[in-house]
Amino acid sequence: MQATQLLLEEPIRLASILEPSSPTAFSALTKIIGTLGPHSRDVETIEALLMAGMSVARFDFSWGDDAYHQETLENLKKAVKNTRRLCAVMLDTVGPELYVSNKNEHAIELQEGATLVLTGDKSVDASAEVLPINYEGLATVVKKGDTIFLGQYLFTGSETTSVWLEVVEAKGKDVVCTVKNTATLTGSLFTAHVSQVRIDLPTLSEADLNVMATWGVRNQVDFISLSYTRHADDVRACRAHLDKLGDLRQTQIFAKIENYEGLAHFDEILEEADGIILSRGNLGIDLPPEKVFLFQKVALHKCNVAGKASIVTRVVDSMVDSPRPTRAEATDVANAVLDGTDGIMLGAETLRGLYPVETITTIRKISAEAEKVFNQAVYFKRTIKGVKEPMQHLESIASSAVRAATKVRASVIVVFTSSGRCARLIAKYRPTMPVLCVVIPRLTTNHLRWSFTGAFQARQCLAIRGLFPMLADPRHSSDSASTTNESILKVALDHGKAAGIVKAHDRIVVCQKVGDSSVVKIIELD
Ligand SMILES: Nc1ncnc2c1ncn2[C@@H]1O[C@H](COP(=O)(O)OP(=O)(O)O)[C@@H](O)[C@H]1O
Ligand SMILES: C=C(OP(=O)(O)O)C(=O)O
Ligand SMILES: [K+]
Ligand SMILES: [Mg+2]
Repeated sequence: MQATQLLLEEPIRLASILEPSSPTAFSALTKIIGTLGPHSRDVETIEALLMAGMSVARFDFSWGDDAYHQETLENLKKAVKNTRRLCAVMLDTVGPELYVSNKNEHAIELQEGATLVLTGDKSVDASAEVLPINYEGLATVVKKGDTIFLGQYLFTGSETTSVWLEVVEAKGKDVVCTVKNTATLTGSLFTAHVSQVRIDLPTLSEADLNVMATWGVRNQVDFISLSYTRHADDVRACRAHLDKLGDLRQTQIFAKIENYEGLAHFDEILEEADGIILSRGNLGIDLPPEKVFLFQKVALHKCNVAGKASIVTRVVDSMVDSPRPTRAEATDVANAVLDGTDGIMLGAETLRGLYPVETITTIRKISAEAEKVFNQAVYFKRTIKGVKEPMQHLESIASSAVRAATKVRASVIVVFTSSGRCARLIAKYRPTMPVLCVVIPRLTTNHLRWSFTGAFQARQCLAIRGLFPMLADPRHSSDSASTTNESILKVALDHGKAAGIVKAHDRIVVCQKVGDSSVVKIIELD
């Protein structure tokens, strides 16, 4: 990795720090992914989340059943309709997750120094002496001295409801541990994490395969968040499954890197996946704390070079019960943006936190400020340098569009696309202005019926920094005749005007095909 500073080099006037930022919907290019749950599932709250800037909703199947998530999704659809803000849907799998269920939901008090048994016998009731875990094989994979972390589902780290255990011995189906800190476990579900130990469970469980085939197909999910991706084969297996599920062959896979094993195979995983989720909650337990920042910087750099989406998780844990983040958290969000992330994902903060809407607003405002001082010139040079020559024609066109837009100070870039490929290539160069992606539907057939592509491709732009999609009328379907292009461009610009990002006399850079050639043109509005 080159030692380049992605913060503007020119002196930033300290007084400018106090200037207020403009509050448009496009005020942040960085995308915000919110997990929906008990505190964020009624129509009104979801509307507020969308207005605040959430563009992808995540449904975590580690918790809740089909009907519960369906009800939330129906509310999301109503909110999208009412607010006219687009939102993509992400299905998050359970994967080889270890958990303890506490059916009676009574609080479990654990004392430092006490002995606690984790048992593979699921019929046992949870108590301060023994906890049933969903993995019979645990005793065969751990050894004396290993660390196990146990906490509330989506633990935030600022709670006193999680515990560290040290393995003393494994006996039959039991793992005998010493409690390392006094804690009270509350709730019905505790997630367990065994540091740097391979869990011999499939990355896609039977339940996951089933949820994709039912809930996933029914709702045409845009993204799979593939929990605990450990090998490129995990992504390939997920792809093969989706390819069999009709329209879900268009669904993108974001591999979630949440343990040491996934980190060790990062390069191969990145090659197969459409995007990467840096699952810092779990990875932050697997890695020593002093290494977490380094993983973030290296992984984001690799995603940027590959032109693939990246998402950073677990940024403002303290906002679960506080309306303001800590200064460390606020700085962390800005640094993720300066490190080049596409999006920020919220978990407990939106799912069960007291301030879901304030959380999204806070992330949007911090991201927008960081984007203002993001050193795009250095980033652009570094990115161009990283591409082997001869460059693919389309990438050359896309990077030229970004350069032209910077040089003429364009207010937006408009890109015509069907597959989304050209839009993603433009985003790769991280333009400082919004990119309006005009997604042109294309007619396809699976030999049984004809249908239009476009809806998936448009919504998938909602996870990529800087991209703002709109779906063109299918009557214009993939005909790049100049009259059609002109009328679509007019619709796009009207959309930009209505959103307040395009004004009279603005310069606009347009990337489209004219006849058989891709062209970049600069237009000046009257
Ligand atoms: N319907 C269209 N009309 C005009 N230009 C288009 C259209 N679809 C794609 N383009 C342009 O074609 C080039 C290839 O874009 P890409 O996103 O890869 O499209 P495709 O969907 O064909 O893969 C880009 O310059 C893009 O702007
Ligand atoms: C997002 C994370 O995990 P989960 O999907 O369990 O919330 C994480 O570990 O950062
Ligand atoms: K999950
Ligand atoms: Mg999880």
